[in-house]
Amino acid sequence: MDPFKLLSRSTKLSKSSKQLQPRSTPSGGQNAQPQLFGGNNDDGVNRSRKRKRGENVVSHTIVGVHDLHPSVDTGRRIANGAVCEPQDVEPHSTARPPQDSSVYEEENMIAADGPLLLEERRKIMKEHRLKITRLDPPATRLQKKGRSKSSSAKADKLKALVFPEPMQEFDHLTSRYGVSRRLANNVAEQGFTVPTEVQLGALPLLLDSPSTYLSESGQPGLTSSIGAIDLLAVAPTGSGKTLAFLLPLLHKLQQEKRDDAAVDRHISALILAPTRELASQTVNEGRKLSKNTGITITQMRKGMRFGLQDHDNAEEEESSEYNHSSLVKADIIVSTPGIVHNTTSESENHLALSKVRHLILDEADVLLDPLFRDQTLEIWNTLSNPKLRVSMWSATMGSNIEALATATIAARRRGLNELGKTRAEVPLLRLVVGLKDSAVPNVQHKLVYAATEQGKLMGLRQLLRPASSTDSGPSLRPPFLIFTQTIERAVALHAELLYDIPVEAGGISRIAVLHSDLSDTARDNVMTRFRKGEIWVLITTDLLSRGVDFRGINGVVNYDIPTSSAAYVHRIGRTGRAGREGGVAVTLYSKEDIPYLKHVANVVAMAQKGAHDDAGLQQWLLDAIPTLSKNDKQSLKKHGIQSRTARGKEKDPKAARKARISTKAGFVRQAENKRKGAVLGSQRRAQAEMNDDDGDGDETDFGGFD
Ligand SMILES: Nc1ncnc2c1ncn2[C@@H]1O[C@H](COP(=O)(O)OP(=O)(O)OP(=O)(O)O)[C@@H](O)[C@H]1O
Repeated sequence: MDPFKLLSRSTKLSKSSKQLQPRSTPSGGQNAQPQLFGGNNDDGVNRSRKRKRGENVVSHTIVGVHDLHPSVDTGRRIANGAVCEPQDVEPHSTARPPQDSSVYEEENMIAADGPLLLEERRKIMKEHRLKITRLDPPATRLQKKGRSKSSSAKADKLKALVFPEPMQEFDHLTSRYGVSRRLANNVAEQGFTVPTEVQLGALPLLLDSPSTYLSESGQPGLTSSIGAIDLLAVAPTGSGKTLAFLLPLLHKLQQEKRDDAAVDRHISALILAPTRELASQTVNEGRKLSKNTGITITQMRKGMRFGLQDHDNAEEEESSEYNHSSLVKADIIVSTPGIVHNTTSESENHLALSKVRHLILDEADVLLDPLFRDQTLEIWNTLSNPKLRVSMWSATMGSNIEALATATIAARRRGLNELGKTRAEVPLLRLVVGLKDSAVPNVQHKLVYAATEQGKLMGLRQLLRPASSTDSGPSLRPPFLIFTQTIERAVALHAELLYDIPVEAGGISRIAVLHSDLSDTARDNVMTRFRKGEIWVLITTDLLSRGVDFRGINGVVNYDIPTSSAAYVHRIGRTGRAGREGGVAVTLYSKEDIPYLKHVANVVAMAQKGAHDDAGLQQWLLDAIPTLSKNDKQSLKKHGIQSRTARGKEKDPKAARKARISTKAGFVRQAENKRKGAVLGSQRRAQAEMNDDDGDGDETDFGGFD
């Protein structure tokens, strides 16, 4: 049965209009080409020329961790044509330093073919639009070394560029990076054959490979580095960031366990995510990847607290007032900041968190945004392990967030130094895939003017069931997501659309609403049914705009415009995942939205330029849309469009009434109210007459027997 036919009430679409339907949709089941950029061969595998061992051996000697260790050599060593500074290396690096280069070869940590030349690395990274920069200010580093202050900023920028050897095949996991076969098999079992761009760049950085990073210039004192790093990664939505942080984490934890099997188990890693839906999805992915590796991963839920896993504390735990079922014990904990934050005031939890060595902030820009900032920073500061490594991931990252992250890392380092817990300088690198803060390139954008609230509803209905073959609107097949600004509006829209899907197609069971006012069980239930394909249209708020991966979503409808460009990028990024083609993003806007449309229009215009596609956004329209002041932008991000909020209702009831989601036009509602008032009035009059009659009749009516 073709659900689209049913949804369109079997409208006889002409052949030509059928041809207008996209031939492929994300849910169409085609094999995804997960790489968004770069020239691939037919088989989707990037094949850069590999050099054979021994080629150019003189200028491209591989330098291992031990070669660069400050305790071994306090001078500079030449590696791959670039010079490394001793402080670039963390003395406590968890990478297993082999005793000599022959051990590398014995353990097969380096593939038979040698490392790529700087030129080759640069070419691959350019092709895949990957840019890796060291964020520690290079100028300071240069000054430290007595170099000229006048060297141009551009040259400094160039020198801060880093070129790790891109991981072009997952086969390199075992052959070059010493990843266990089990872990590599778990990746293969997911059907992943080609690393995505973010994986291409981030995996070599995070796996602590024995191959050396290369700086652009090969000048002294510049980023030839190895070992521990902190990372800020910005890559498009659906580009596989979860695997890019989970895989190195699991590898590290396996290594730590292998190296120190006698040590008691403790919580080693904390992953923070803004919503419980995303946290739960990360746990799922983590479980698939960690199968048979001995690493455990779990989600922290309300009312839970951290379990101390050391024997020393076992007694303390026994006598504790807490129920053991509420203890959360695993190598990796995934949670929203609020839940962890609630526990950090207790000293036992402080102790449990003191051994955490890996902090991952998924959707870092939200976690460091005012909404979650205090909680996130407090948790970060609670993690007292001096060897803590941090990585932050998102598809969007404002410069203010980047500055905050850099400052927090610097402040922590200073704090540790003051406490005498110094650690070697750990470089902070930034990895950017594609154009920062832009929409995923494989989604088709449509901006549709609907004039009024009723117009938006009509537009949405047209998307649900195109009325005729001449419908010019964008074609959108279920399953799709509809975003509203508030919970109230999501509920109202759900009530409006509830009966729009014919019974033959499943009726009301095909449409659902998901928001944070629902119980945890109800939220889980909706998510499961949507993933299974039982729900076709899911109405939601920005709760689902971040991170959540529904692989086969054909489109996204912004029923209410998003309140920032980042929100737009993330909402529409729920479709077109892992390079899938055919995703559609429709934004309906009314007259009231026009003053707030610029941020959306800018993202769409940029995407339109790249795709040579017409999203219904002509230059004149772009020019005509007003630009918001900084304050207005902030207010919009914080409160949304006022008339759609409870606050707006109090301030301007008339505008709020206009913005109400309802099929009824204002004059119809007015006429109905008049009619209702008239009926009520006549009822009241009749009642009053009856009362009068009752009163009169007291004396005249039958008064009973004497
Ligand atoms: N190498 C790969 N090959 C094919 N598919 C992949 C690969 N890596 C990840 N995926 C798939 O891509 C999809 C998106 O991955 P993921 O959720 O990690 O994206 P993301 O970058 O975190 O997106 P968002 O920014 O929206 O959070 C998932 O379905 C995942 O299974």
